[in-house]
Amino acid sequence: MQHDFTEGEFYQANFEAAAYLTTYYSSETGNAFEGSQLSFTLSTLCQAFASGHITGKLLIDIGSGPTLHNALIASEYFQEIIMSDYVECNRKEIEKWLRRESGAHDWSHVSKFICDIEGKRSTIEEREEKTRSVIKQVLKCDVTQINPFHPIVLEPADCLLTSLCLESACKDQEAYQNALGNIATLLKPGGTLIIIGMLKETFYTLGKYKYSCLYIDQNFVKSALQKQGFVIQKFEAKPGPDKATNIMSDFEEIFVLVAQKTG
Ligand SMILES: C[S@@+](CC[C@H](N)C(=O)[O-])C[C@H]1O[C@@H](n2cnc3c(N)ncnc32)[C@H](O)[C@@H]1O
Repeated sequence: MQHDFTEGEFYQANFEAAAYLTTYYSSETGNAFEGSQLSFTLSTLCQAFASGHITGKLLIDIGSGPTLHNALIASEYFQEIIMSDYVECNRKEIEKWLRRESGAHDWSHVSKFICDIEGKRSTIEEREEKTRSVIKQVLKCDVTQINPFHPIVLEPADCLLTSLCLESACKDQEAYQNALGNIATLLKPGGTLIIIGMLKETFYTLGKYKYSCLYIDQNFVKSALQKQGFVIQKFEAKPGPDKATNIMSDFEEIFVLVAQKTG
């Protein structure tokens, strides 16, 4: 059953940044009811970056929520990162961590997981410090807008990364296709788009609310990207847990996709 669409205004009024982090990012494996989906995405992303092809000046993380796990990986490969989200409390939560304020989420277990995968090139402290120095801005974005950063016009990015955002922000397949087109305008020709997403999911839970997710399958995602002029270079998926035991969400698979913008 598709849940009623969770509008941006509902996110702005009700989303609890700290609770989201405690619920889904307290361990490097993610929420226990969802299987080890977080360690899958972290290790798949580490491998993708380690290939050496995804590097450059600017990476934009679209719909970061209050999270830093993807920036903790990407900071090794980009000179500048822009974090972004629709919701103010999410942006503030990121800024809290950047300023080392008390009560900021502890990402050290994720940093350790990443450093271990990379063969301990850097210590946890070095990696977190590097990430803090590479993140230059935390901006409001809305993927439903033609320029998601309106009225700011950003320089074209070498890489866009978006994790679990499009299926939350888009109410139907047409909106997903349009949002892909909107974010694609932020990317240089030849640049890399990385999407982490859920397949066949209709909701996830946070506190007393269920947030809607757009039900999409692999064929839809691939064809939406092709229509937008992307060439898919990597698509890795991992099955979710048995739905009967997952009280937090109902995804069937989680995927990490890497694509290149042509033209
Ligand atoms: C499931 S969370 C994902 C957060 C984070 N990227 C992660 O991987 O855990 C969905 C995020 O999408 C954001 N969002 C919802 N509507 C949006 C919109 N129209 N534009 C940009 N972000 C939006 C929410 O504020 C929320 O942070």
